[in-house]
Order: sequence, then C-alpha cells, then structure tokens
Amino acid sequence: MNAPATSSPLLIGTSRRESIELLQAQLSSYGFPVQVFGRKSALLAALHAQTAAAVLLDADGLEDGATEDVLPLLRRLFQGPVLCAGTELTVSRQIALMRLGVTGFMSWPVDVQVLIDRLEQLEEAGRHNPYRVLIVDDSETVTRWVSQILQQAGMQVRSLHNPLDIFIALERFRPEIILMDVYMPECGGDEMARLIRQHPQFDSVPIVFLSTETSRGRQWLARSMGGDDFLIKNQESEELLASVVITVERYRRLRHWMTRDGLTGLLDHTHLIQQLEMQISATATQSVPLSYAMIDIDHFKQVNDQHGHAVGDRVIKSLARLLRQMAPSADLIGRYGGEEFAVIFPGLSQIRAAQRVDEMRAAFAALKHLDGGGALQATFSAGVAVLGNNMSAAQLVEAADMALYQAKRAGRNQVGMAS
Ligand SMILES: Nc1nc2c(ncn2[C@@H]2O[C@H](COP(=O)(O)OP(=O)(O)OP(=O)(O)O)[C@@H](O)[C@H]2O)c(=O)[nH]1
Repeated sequence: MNAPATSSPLLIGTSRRESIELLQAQLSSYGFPVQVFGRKSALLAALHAQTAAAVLLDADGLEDGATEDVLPLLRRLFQGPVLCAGTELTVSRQIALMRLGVTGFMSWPVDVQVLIDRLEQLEEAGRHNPYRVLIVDDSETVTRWVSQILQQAGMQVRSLHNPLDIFIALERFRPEIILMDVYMPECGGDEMARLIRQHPQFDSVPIVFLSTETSRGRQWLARSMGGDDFLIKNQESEELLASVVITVERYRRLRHWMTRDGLTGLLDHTHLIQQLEMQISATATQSVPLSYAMIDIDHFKQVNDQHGHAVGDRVIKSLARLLRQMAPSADLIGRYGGEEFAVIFPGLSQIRAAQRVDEMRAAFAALKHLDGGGALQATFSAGVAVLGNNMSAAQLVEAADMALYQAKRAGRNQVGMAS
C-alpha cells in the first residue's frame, strides 16, 4: 500500500514508458499519484477528463508527436505547471519551449528527489494561503479604506487603532506584513517599529509605513528605525496592492528558508518550539485544548546500517511528506532532530490527537520504501500530551517525550499518552 494520495496526479508524457517504471514506483511510494502516457491523444484526453497537479513532458517527445507539437493543444486544456525533462536542452530550445508554455526544466533521466522537491514546491504555492495584513492606524477612515482594498484582493486583514496593543495582535494573528501609520497619539510608528525589532520572533516581519509625510529625510529616518518601505497615504490602490504583494511574497520566500529544515522542508527545531509557544499563548485566552505529539522512527540505526544512509534519508523524507498530508497544517509540523518529528494539534483533546497520530502511524507502517530492487518498511512510535493549566512549552514537550519513551519500552510501533 502507498501513502494516502490526496493530491491530483502528475501526468507524464513520454515515448520511453518502460524507462520510467522505477520513477513511477518511487513517486507512488512517496504518495504522488502518477499516470504515464505514450500517445499524445491519450495524454490530452486525460487532461480533458480530470484535474492534474502538473504535467511532465519528455523533451524527446511522445510516440506520435514532438513535444513542440503537443504543447499548444495541451496548454489550451491545462493552465497548471508543465515541466520538461531533456538530456541536453540548449538555452535556445528552452526559450522556444517556454514560449509554448513550459514552466520549468529538468534533466533526463529524472532524479526522483529533484522531481519531488519541485512537486512539493508547486503544491505549497498552490495552497493559496491568503496574506495576513495588520494595519495600525488611529484613523478609522484610513483603516477602512486600506482594509477594503486588501480584502477585495482576498487578503486577511486586522486593524488596530492603538499601537500599544500591537504585541497581542502579533502573537495571535501572526501578520506577514504590518502597515503602520507614522504619527499616532500614543507613540510614533518609527518608535513602535524599533520596539518590534527587539523581539527575535517578529524581527523579520516587514513593516511598511503609511504616511502623508513626503519629506525624504523623515522617510529615511523612519526606515532606519526598522521599517522596510514607505507608502504615501491616499495613493492609487494598485500601488498599495503591488507593494503588499511584492513585500509578502519576498517575506514568505525568505521565511521559508530561514525556518525550514533542509532535508524535509518541515519547521526546524527552533521554529517548531517558537510555533508551539505562539500556539500556547493563542490558546491561553480560549478554553480549547492543545495537544502535542513527539514521533520517533523505530530502530532507525538498523535502517541506516542495513540499507545505507541515503535510504535512511528517503525514509525520513517519506515520513515528512506523510505528516504534511495528514497533519492539520504544514506550519504545525517540525523535524525535532534526526529521526524525530513533532506535530502540534491546536483544538484537539489528547485522545483525538492520539487517534490522529495512530492513523499516521498505520499509514507510515504500510509504506514501502524502495532500496534498489527491493523494498523495506519502517514504523514509528509516538507520545502525545495535552497542555495543562499553566504548563510551559518545555513542560508539554517533556510530557510528550516521556509518553514516547513509554511507547518505545512497550514494544514500539504504537502511540503512548502522557498521564
Ligand atoms: N539517514 C539518516 N540518519 C540519521 C539522520 N539523523 C539521525 N540519523 C540516525 O538515526 C539513528 C538514531 O538511532 P538511535 O537514537 O540509536 O535510535 P533508533 O535506532 O532509532 O532506535 P529506537 O529509537 O530506540 O527505536 C542514528 O543512527 C543516527 O545516525 C539523518 O538525517 N539521516
């Protein structure tokens, strides 16, 4: 059995179907559904009948047509990403293929890890998480005007009239950009920016000043105090929108590399704990539970010793992918250490979280990991704890860790619950 394949399939068009059987099996074992087509008409019919995640075309063409012949028809049916894989694609051919609608290139034979990374990036980009924008301005007219423009563009907006309340909003709403007035009765926007920059977890959130200030000197002073950009109030709405989109996109890209573990793309240890602390403080004011699970692959040393480190890495990546598919959000999963992972479950009781983790455990145990011609299976053990009164993040982690230790002692491949 393969990983739960929730996504649309990758469609591959090639005349060398037999040479990609291994690639197809590997992708399936990572939970990516794949369909392979030798004939142009079959590929186009499949695109007509269903939604595809992406299309991968062999630069050497299909059995009954060159790649350049397939693309115009294909592009009429499919607006998503089209990758093209070739042995020696010259720059001029790549440009010609791009003009026909190819969005990315790869080397042939296709490296499964490179392809998986590309597909995961495409999935991530396709999730359409709306931008979170915090507006801090004492003027009701300005906040209403700015909110309206941004909300109409599909963004999530919160407004704050008193800048002194900003830290609660930063923790709860976790904005990806702050649009801040420069002159407010309680304090200056530049002073507030300086204060925000004192906190490492908010140090990278972009701050764009909104002001009627046209003096370049005053603008530069505000920027030197921690602002990223300066927008004049009452300008064209297109300019405001463009500035927000460009700034948040750049922030998202930077943040991805700053916070993620290189092998799995999950939150690294530091940012997982930071996320847990934020979730705990968000839960503090609501009477909802918060559970936390620690997950550790069983006998992983043996996997490395018997199959090699590269296969071990593949097992780690498969588990990361499976957790991403089955956890509430990619922002709530982390790689805690080598073969150790953690998942945060806001709003779930300990028993419900343990049930979810047990479903993950069963799905992972059923996965087949390829090793040359053969395949191996692996299992994990887990410990789940729920946040108690006045419990800190460190105490919650410790409780889950103890439950994990009990699950290991009780024979592994099971989920333990902290008492
Ligand atoms: N391939 C690979 N191995 C890793 C990575 N990080 C840690 N490991 C290995 O994971 C293994 C962890 O082994 P142990 O902590 O002894 O535990 P275990 O063998 O999983 O046994 P139990 O946890 O008791 O079931 C060590 O051999 C590490 O070298 C990694 O990124 N890639």
